Amino acid sequence: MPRTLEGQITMEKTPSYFVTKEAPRRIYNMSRDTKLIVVVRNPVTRAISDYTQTLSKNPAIPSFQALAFKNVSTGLIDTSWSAVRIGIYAKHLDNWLQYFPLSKFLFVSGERLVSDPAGEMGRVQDFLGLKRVVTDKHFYFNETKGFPCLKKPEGGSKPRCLGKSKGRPHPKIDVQVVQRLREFYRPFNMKFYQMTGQDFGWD
Ligand SMILES: Nc1ncnc2c1ncn2[C@@H]1O[C@H](COP(=O)(O)OS(=O)(=O)O)[C@@H](OP(=O)(O)O)[C@H]1O
Repeated sequence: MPRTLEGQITMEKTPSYFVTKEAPRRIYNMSRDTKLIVVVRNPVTRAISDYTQTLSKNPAIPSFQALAFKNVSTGLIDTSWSAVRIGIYAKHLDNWLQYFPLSKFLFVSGERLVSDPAGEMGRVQDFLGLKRVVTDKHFYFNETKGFPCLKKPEGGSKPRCLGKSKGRPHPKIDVQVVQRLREFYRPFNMKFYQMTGQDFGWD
């Protein structure tokens, strides 16, 4: 990682850190002043999104339902499947709180990042102690993509949306499967709201 000079901040993005057991200790030992930003979305949608990504790389994988359940008839969820396990946010946060206080974290709502990107980016900039440079003026809603995009990225002149692998259509999942997963996550979500002091409104 390059040396951070006066007036600079160094940022690093690795989604898997949040769910990696050794990550908090290692980061703490590197710099206990590190600020941590975690983007979270409804864990049920997250699991389906995760599955969609794997499916796009390997179309031969079993169905979502076959992977999500240990036993379909009893409704027993397979928590060893990473797409399910990653969404148990309270459990992962608990591991981080052994090293970092809550004040070092910013939890960004993945849903609001889509419905109000400038609002969520405002929170990010405040958390990092930056001037609010990124505002409403930088985003527009792209009807084709179905997501917000940048009007004019830094150093470029053309509008820019995220790539094809972001915002893909999800396969249709049986409503009962979705319902069972919602029930599964509910207590963990409640715990996560309690721990963060933020209600993300998932249900
Ligand atoms: N502006 C904009 N454009 C496109 N997509 C957007 C945007 N904002 C948030 N999202 C959501 O980001 C989801 C993909 O991000 P990931 O978390 O999978 O990214 S990463 O691979 O972990 O870096 C992706 O999930 P899927 O919809 O399941 O593809 C999007 O819902």
